[in-house]
Amino acid sequence: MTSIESLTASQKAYVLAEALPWLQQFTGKIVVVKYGGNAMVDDGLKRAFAEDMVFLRTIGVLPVVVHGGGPQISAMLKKLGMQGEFKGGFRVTTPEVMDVVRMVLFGQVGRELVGLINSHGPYAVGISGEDAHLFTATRRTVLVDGTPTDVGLVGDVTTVSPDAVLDLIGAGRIPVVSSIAPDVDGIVHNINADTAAAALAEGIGAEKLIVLTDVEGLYTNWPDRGSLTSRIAAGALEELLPNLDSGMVPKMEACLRAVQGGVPSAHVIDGRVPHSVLLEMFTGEGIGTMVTPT
Ligand SMILES: Nc1ncnc2c1ncn2[C@@H]1O[C@H](COP(=O)(O)OP(=O)(O)O)[C@@H](O)[C@H]1O
Ligand SMILES: CC(=O)N[C@@H](CCC(=O)OP(=O)(O)O)C(=O)O
Repeated sequence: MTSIESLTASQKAYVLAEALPWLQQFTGKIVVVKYGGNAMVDDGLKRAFAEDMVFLRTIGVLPVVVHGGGPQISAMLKKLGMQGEFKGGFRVTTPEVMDVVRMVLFGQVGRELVGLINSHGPYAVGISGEDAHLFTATRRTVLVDGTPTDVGLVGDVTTVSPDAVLDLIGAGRIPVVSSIAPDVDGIVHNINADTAAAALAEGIGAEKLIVLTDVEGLYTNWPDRGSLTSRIAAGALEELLPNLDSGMVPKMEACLRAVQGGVPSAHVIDGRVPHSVLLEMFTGEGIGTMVTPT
């Protein structure tokens, strides 16, 4: 890996100067970042991600983090001797599994990220979709071989009341959101974190949605390595969605929902690259795949 020491002074100056138009564009704007994949397991990448969130906040961009935690939930279920099963990319969520999902997402994964960010100052506050009516969910089915299938307490976010998140942003904090949400009767549902991030980006009027994952971006003809795409419009993505493999479906659905809901751009980027969020936001070419409304 190239180290900062190996760059010449003029290369460093170029990198800093290149950021100017993007700094102007994003200062004062909300950016929703879905944290997941390798960036969530590797210690160096975790620290780099936390630094990036503090970097954004320090320069006046307003980051809101929505975190995943699927592998951590699966590990805890295994430890407890409980069965973990996915259908169509979504976890089959019994009431007993829901208890574990809530405990791991809010009590473990969210706490860890809050701690990492707060090693830089009193920025991060954890919040779940249950707090102050942030999210209201509706139970959903998922498509399994084309058939709508019940997967238990799995929801879609149907209402977003972003006031609590806006209060935290206004107080100079970085909200860290766990993807669980009550339905209208108060029954808590498990929400895919990509879906929750898109709903929040749309509901809060974000300037950007950035989704971190473990792959370079969207391959239009997976696994053909030549089919990595740097930019795709909503219409073309809508046509491609039925042909995508299950891992990418919630991510690309999330990007589509965000741009169709008024977010100017949504990005799937490689969380294995240190400081990938900064590369996406402050370099001319960006990284990963950008989804645009048209
Ligand atoms: N068309 C595609 N483009 C990119 N990756 C794809 C595609 N189809 C399937 N994948 C797979 O989906 C994975 C990302 O989904 P997943 O592992 O669920 O992500 P995460 O853990 O970040 O939520 C990639 O690592 C890749 O192996
Ligand atoms: C309904 C559903 O599947 N929910 C997810 C929530 C966590 C998540 O989305 O985490 P990743 O982003 O790490 O996959 C789950 O239970 O695993």
